[in-house]
Amino acid sequence: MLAADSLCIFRGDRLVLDGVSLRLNAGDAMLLTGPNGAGKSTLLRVLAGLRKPDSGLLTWNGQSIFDDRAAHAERVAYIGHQDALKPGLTVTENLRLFTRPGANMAEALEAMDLLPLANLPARLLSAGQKRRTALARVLLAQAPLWLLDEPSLGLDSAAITLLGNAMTAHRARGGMLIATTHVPLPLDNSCALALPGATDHRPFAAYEEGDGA
Ligand SMILES: Nc1ncnc2c1ncn2[C@@H]1O[C@H](COP(=O)(O)OP(=O)(O)OP(=O)(O)O)[C@@H](O)[C@H]1O
Repeated sequence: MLAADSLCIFRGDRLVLDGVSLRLNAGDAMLLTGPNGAGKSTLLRVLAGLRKPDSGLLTWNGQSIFDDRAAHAERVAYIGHQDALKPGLTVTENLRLFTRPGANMAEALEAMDLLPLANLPARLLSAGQKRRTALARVLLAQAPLWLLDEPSLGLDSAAITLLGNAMTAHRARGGMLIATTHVPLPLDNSCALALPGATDHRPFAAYEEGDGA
């Protein structure tokens, strides 16, 4: 089980997340919502173990994920806003870089309707095709925890249906997922965590000193 308790996270000197807690068990899905800048991507990166919270606890089956980051990386499939594909490699070659034992390449390609594009270099893909490739990478990771930052970004309605099917199948196998989104996603029986967004509305000039990192 993934559990976050009272997570606080600063970006620069701003408190972006203030006491966020959540629980996720096998088969659970959570939608993370909130206005632009509310901290959804920041929270996902923390849950992925890519960034430490400034305070609070983050555990997997009761043990801090930061005790063994490598073990946590093995259990997470994360996609950010960028699809992070290597432009000179084909779709299949890109996917092979992330394939873990037990994964089925043909099934992943089919699940995201990528079979006709399998041998195309990634640089020739459209935005939605790149997103489908990034989602196929998630399937191939064989990870119990999916962390998806706006997974439907750039997808047409047929691809959103494929995404919904993939998420349903993952949960049916006991997987869990958290997805940030600004639009409805095809996800039954999910819970929602709405981040309120900043209360700090300093004028832009106030950020110019010491707030760049
Ligand atoms: N490198 C950084 N240094 C300082 N502040 C940052 C940095 N990166 C992001 N922030 C701030 O952190 C806050 C949260 O950003 P984040 O990307 O997590 O929001 P979000 O909810 O995912 O937004 P969106 O809906 O636009 O994707 C924002 O106010 C942003 O300005």
